Amino acid sequence: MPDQSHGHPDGGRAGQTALIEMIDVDKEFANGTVAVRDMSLVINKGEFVSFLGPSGCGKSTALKMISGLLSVSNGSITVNGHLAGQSPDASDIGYVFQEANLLPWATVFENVYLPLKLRGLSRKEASARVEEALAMVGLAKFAKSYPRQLSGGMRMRVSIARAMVTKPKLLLMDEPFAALDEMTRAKLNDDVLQLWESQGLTVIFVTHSVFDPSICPAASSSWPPVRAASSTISRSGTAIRATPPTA
Ligand SMILES: Nc1ncnc2c1ncn2[C@@H]1O[C@H](COP(=O)(O)OP(=O)(O)OP(=O)(O)O)[C@@H](O)[C@H]1O
Repeated sequence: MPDQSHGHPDGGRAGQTALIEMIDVDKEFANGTVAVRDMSLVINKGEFVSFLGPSGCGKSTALKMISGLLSVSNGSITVNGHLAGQSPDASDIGYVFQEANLLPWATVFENVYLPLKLRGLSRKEASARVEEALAMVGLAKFAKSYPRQLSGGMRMRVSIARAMVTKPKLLLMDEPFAALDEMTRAKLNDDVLQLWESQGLTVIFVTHSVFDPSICPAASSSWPPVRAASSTISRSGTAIRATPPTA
């Protein structure tokens, strides 16, 4: 993910609180591949930002650096005032990958409970939150099912519930619906928007979708959502943003 506006993090609008600040970030892998160069971007609390662009332009690498899964080679990323990956509360970030990555031998309930189990909560303590997360994605009745009994779209919903069960402030989604059919994808896109609107989340959504930034101002009904005209354009990747519905 390339060359954003040089030296000046794009998007920091007056009166809004920054959640993520990326300043002059580069990522060079050990084999010499430069995946991200000079990326500067501010994402405010409550925004929905999409990273768009062709395969290989560095979208996933940018997302992984924000989450702390990858280190930066140069520059800095802060999330909620902490260097990326160094937040005292790992629950702040939920991550949804392209594959649902569910444990096949565990029920839907157990899969969603897992992040809370890892944080030391008993089943009993966690059960209301697991049920709430499942209700959020419309799977309240499937707690006892196993992943193999669900459709691909339902499995993705489980993985969204698993990401939401820790009540994150930031939801990172890396081409989560790319493998699904068009109708399921459209429905899940709508559901993600609803989650964003109802939960006060900040979302970064990585997608292959080809999008012409010149239509940003008129694209309010498109996916990914664009409610504000502001966009950040780079050599081969683009970040577009939507402000919260209340803004
Ligand atoms: N661990 C790694 N080691 C070396 N090169 C890597 C590594 N991970 C990614 N790359 C390279 O960095 C570049 C950016 O990859 P990245 O996965 O971020 O792109 P992307 O835009 O997310 O692509 P896609 O849409 O196909 O997922 C690519 O050239 C990729 O081959």
